[in-house]
Parts: sequence; C-alpha cells; structure tokens
Amino acid sequence: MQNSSSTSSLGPAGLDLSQAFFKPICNTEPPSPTKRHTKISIIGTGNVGMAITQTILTQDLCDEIALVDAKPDKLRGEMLDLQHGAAFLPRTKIKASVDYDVTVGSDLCIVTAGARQIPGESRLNLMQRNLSLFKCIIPPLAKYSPDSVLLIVSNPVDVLTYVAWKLSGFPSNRVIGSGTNLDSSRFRFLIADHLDVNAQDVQAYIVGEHGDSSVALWSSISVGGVPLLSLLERQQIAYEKATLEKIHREVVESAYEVISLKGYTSWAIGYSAASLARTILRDQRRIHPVSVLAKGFHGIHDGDVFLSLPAQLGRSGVLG
Ligand SMILES: NC(=O)C1=CN([C@@H]2O[C@H](COP(=O)(O)OP(=O)(O)OC[C@H]3O[C@@H](n4cnc5c(N)ncnc54)[C@H](O)[C@@H]3O)[C@@H](O)[C@H]2O)C=CC1
Ligand SMILES: CC(=O)C(=O)O
Repeated sequence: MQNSSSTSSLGPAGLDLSQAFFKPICNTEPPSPTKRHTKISIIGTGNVGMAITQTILTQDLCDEIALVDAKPDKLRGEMLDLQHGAAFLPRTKIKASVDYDVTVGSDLCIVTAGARQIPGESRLNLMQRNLSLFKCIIPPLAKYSPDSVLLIVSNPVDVLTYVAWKLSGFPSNRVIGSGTNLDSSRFRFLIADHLDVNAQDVQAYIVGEHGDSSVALWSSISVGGVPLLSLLERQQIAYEKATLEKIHREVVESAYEVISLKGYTSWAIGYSAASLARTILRDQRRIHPVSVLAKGFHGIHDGDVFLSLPAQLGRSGVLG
C-alpha cells in the first residue's frame, strides 16, 4: 500500500521511484543550517602554493579557495586545470584573480608568494626581495579579510611572519608562520626510517628558526609513547646519540638537498601547511611547532621575534 509521503515519488509511468537506486538510503541527516562557509585564500601559485592548494582540495578542508598571483596567465591556467578536476573532488569552489577583492571574507590566508632559493642559497638571503612584496600583499589581505588567520610560508618565514604581523595590524594570535612544522616532519620521518617504525608513532619537535639554526628538542622524542633518550641512556647506547645528531644535520640540509636535486621543495610543505589549515579551520586544538610571537625574547637581538615553539592552534589561531 502506498503511503502519502511516497505518493510524490510516483513517476509519469506510475513507477514507484521511492524504491529507485538514486533514493538516498543512508546518512540522510540534513546539512546543519549553522554550518559556516569556509574560505581559504592562497597568495602565490608557484610550486608551493599549488602543492598546498592541491592537498587542501583533496582533503576537503573548505568550501571555497581563492588564488592570487602576479602572473595572470599562469594564475588562470592553474585555476582552470584544478576546476577541470571538479568531478573527482568533494565540492570546493575555486576562484582566481590578480586583484585581492577575490579574497574577501577569507577565514585563512596562506602566503606563499615570493622569491625562492637557488641551489646553495640561504633562506635569509631572500629577505629584501620578499619584504618588498609583502608590503603589497599583506595590507590588502588584512583589508578584505580583517578577521582571518594569516599563515605565512614564504621565506625567510620567521622574519616575514613578523613583517606580516606588523603590516596587518592583526593581534599576534592570528599571525602564524609555518615555521618548523616541516622541519619536525622531516625529523620524525628520518627517526622513523632509522628505527623502521611508522613516522606517525614518532613524536619529536624541531624548534627555533625554520632554517640553519633550528634546534632539536632531544628530550621530546618518544616512539610509541616511550621516551627515546632515557631508553638509550638506560641501555648505554651512546652511538645512537651521534646518530640523532647526524639526523638533525640531515634535517637542516634537507631543503638544500631537495633544491639541488629538483630546483625547489613543494610536496612536504604542501602536506605541512594543509595540516595547519585543518587544525585551524576545524578548531582541532592540536599542538604544532609553528612560528609564533615570542615576546621580549632575549638573544642576539632582544625584543619581539617570531620563532617556532610548540603552540596549540584552533579557529582563532594560536590559543591562549
Ligand atoms: N616555509 C617553508 O617551509 C617553505 C617555504 N618556501 C618558500 O615559499 C616561497 C615560494 O616558493 P615556490 O612556490 O617554490 O616559488 P615559485 O617561484 O614557484 O612561486 C612564487 C610565486 O609567487 C608569485 N608572486 C611573486 N610576486 C608576487 C606578488 N607580489 N603577488 C602575488 N604573487 C606573487 C610568482 O608569480 C610565483 O607564481 C619561497 O619564498 C620559498 O622559499 C618553500 C618551501 C618550504
Ligand atoms: C625551502 C624551505 O624552506 C624548505 O623546504 O624547508
């Protein structure tokens, strides 16, 4: 017997379409009316910007992505190439423009624009070139998305995160550098590879500068919850400490090696930045080693600097 609610499912030929294959039969919960539209803007559609965009798209982290670059043809080409994959992707709308109004209302702005190192060149050498670009990039981002979180990736990332903080006028909790999230991932991979375990079971942090003077927190290393150093000390495996130091040197040299081999680094920073986007937009409150304001730092230069420390992140950036 037909009940009243399924009467409207009868097709023109009297077929009961309520039984047809396209009727949703599971997971029928309607979308929550309070679910926010989430938008990420990515500035710079070079190797790094596109690796981040691609990872964000495949991980379904937002409803809309706005791309900005100074080269209109390259920008439109990248946008079209991604849009043509829409049938295989969850749902994200992709827009692109050389004008910053396309970024309006972003929740997260990721800045990857700028010069990159040539083989053997230090990140710090990029400072002057990228500082002048930031003066054109950060003010319009802050204007169009005054409530967003800024995630800086361009190098030298710690100094440019400080610059972005000053140029944006944002509170420091909403200005973050990708910092040593990438170095820590390299560290975890190399330790895992050495011990032949899964990198996800290795907890380890690199802090300080994303670059040549980074610091390995030896005491933070644990594998499957077992603190590695105390285990080595108990077993008096001194040579392992030398191995760990060698691993840290490899971390520092990683970018130089990849750049000398393929010209740039892209995939690992793509995963690294997407992991930060996920934590921030989904308010996951996870702890990442990222470049944050270290107020009143006492070092070679006393004062406010940005450097990487383990920080808890969520919807409002660095959680207090
Ligand atoms: N923090 C980290 O862990 C990492 C940082 N990087 C840094 O990311 C930056 C980008 O590297 P790649 O993508 O390999 O370089 P790339 O040369 O492939 O791309 C840079 C893009 O920036 C665009 N651009 C230049 N000026 C611009 C402006 N005023 N406005 C908008 N777009 C502009 C260029 O047109 C180009 O498409 C470099 O500074 C690099 O050192 C790279 C890897 C890891
Ligand atoms: C280029 C760079 O900063 C990196 O791959 O670590």
